[in-house]
Amino acid sequence: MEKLTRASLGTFSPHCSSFSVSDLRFILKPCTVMATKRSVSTLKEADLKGKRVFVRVDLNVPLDENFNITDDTRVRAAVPTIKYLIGYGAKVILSSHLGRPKGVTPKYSLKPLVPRLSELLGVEVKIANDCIGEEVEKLVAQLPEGGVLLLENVRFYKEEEKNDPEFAKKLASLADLYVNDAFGTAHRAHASTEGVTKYLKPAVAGFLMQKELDYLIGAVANPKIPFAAIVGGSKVSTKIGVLESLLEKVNVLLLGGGMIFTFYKAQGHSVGSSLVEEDLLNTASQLIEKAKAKGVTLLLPIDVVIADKFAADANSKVVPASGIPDGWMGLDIGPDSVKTFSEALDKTQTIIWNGPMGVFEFDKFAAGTDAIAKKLAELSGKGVTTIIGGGDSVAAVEKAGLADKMSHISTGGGASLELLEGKSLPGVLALDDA
Ligand SMILES: Nc1ncnc2c1ncn2[C@@H]1O[C@H](COP(=O)(O)OP(=O)(O)O)[C@@H](O)[C@H]1O
Ligand SMILES: O=C(OP(=O)(O)O)[C@H](O)COP(=O)(O)O
Repeated sequence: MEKLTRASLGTFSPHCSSFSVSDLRFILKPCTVMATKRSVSTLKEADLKGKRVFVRVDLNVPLDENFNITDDTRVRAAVPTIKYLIGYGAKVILSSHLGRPKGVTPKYSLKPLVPRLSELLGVEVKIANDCIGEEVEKLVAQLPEGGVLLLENVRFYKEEEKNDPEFAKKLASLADLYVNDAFGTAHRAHASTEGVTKYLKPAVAGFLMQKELDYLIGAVANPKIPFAAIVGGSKVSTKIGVLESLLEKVNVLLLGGGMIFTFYKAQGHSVGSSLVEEDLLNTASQLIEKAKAKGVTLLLPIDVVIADKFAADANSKVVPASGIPDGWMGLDIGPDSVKTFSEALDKTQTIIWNGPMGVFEFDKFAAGTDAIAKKLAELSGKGVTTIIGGGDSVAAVEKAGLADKMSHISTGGGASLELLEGKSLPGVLALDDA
């Protein structure tokens, strides 16, 4: 088989070099960012031939009632590292969770993943009925060079989420080398993401993990400026950390989604029955003040699409943001806001987006989110770095068919949010320094 090189995988940021795990600790302290760029500790070809490699991937994908994968993004994202390992003759042991099972639960089995993984990898992937124990050890012993074995859902053991050392040791005993490519689960200190690294060395990042860190830390810490963030989603409460953190870095902050009504109310506007977090009115005012003090241009939508009920078939109309009548709720940003936001984005070089602009799940209230997705796709084509920070914004971009137009789409919702908040990820900190 043709050997794959790191360069041929084509996964790296155009304007920032890769970061080592040791860099990460510094990068999270903003003032030392610039001085810490080095190349990341990578998989070395000489280390791989005939070696048993334990690869933690995030194959936590949505399945329908017939166990068909409805979004295979995470499976495709795991492929470059696995192909690389296959190409260098490693024996690949894949480990993942699926869902949040309590004990062994057949509907959370990883078996439905095997056909798609095999197809994407071009090899027949074997599946084990367990993730530790004698049977698994036998299957590992039978693995040929370039063979791939998928272990059963690691969360079938409660010891996984407890980060139990004995369980971690059992996982570690299966292999000679540990690779973490499960960015989506890197914010969890679990046995297969953190504990295992205490017993299995070397412990290095896979290509997906590196790419996520390059964009979500590298591009955000050292962006081409002007740098804009678009933050939406349902509530202020889940985004306070990210808003606080981004206000330290961006030139422009655009707000959308359900959270804007807490900001409007804090400014004395009537918001009808829109989503408002009464206990966060002061926080919203403080964020506006902080933006002013930092010289950050904070833009709230100037018009909104309102509905007479929270439903796909609600009656709707567009009103100025300051004029939401009683009994109506804001469910999307309006066309004038899209225009203002687009004009602001036209002047930027780096954009990070987290959270939809409205209730995009209802077609009637998806226009604002779709328009922003289209704008980012257009700007990507003009060389602007566009990063979609996980969660529902990714779902919205995919629904709009624009995923391949963006510079980077994160495979981790919670993990990307924690990184953007400036938190460190246990699954990354556990890896070897470069
Ligand atoms: N105006 C709004 N009112 C109520 N919910 C909203 C509004 N705008 C967006 N949402 C909802 O916010 C949810 C996503 O919020 P959140 O989980 O914070 O975003 P993300 O997953 O991207 O981080 C979506 O389900 C969307 O329907
Ligand atoms: O889907 C995931 O996270 P996400 O929904 O925050 O992107 C990861 O697989 C982590 O799963 P968990 O939140 O059950 O630990």
